[in-house]
Amino acid sequence: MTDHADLSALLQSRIRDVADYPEPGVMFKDITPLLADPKAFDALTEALADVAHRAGATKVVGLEARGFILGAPVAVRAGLGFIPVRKAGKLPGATLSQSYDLEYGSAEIEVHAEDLGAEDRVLVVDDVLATGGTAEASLQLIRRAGAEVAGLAVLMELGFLGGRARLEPALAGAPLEALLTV
Ligand SMILES: O=P(O)(O)OC[C@H]1O[C@H](OP(=O)(O)OP(=O)(O)O)[C@H](O)[C@@H]1O
Ligand SMILES: Nc1ncnc2[nH]cnc12
Repeated sequence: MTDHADLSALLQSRIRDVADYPEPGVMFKDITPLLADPKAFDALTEALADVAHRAGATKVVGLEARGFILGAPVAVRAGLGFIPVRKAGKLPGATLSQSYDLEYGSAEIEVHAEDLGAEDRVLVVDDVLATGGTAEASLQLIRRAGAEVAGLAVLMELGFLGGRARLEPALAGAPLEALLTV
């Protein structure tokens, strides 16, 4: 078990800042060095699986694409099912869709309607919370599918973009846990 300060320092040290990517003015938080470090990746998934347990989640939703990389091992580690929320047009079955804006551009996400129901308490996992548009759309999808939101867990929150405040109504009291805030 890694203590909180050690975990924060380890994770922070493995995130690379890339200026002006994917467009001028954006400081991109690149998690690929963290993924390449087995100790850091293991500590991250352990911390997020703890969040899933504390939230009483029954399923983990991961948000394409980086939320898949984190959410899938978290689900396995927590002993929970994993549900992919994908960009529009990628899921073959009957879907629910939701459009949203993000820090750069706009997008639409979908979930298989049959994957979530009234018996589910869902933890959403992603790498970065920026404006909150992606997470907000995912919480709307979960509610529209009839499931309960257990919480949202992210590796990193970009506090200056105000995502936490934007998400308050959609979270409706469910916890938002960010392992790092910048
Ligand atoms: O809080 P927001 O402003 O919505 O931004 C956060 C989202 O943006 C990034 O995903 P992106 O859509 O770039 O897709 P990717 O994971 O496929 O790179 C990131 O992984 C989050 O999902
Ligand atoms: N600045 C950023 N870095 C990494 N992922 C992001 N998603 C939205 N904004 C981002």
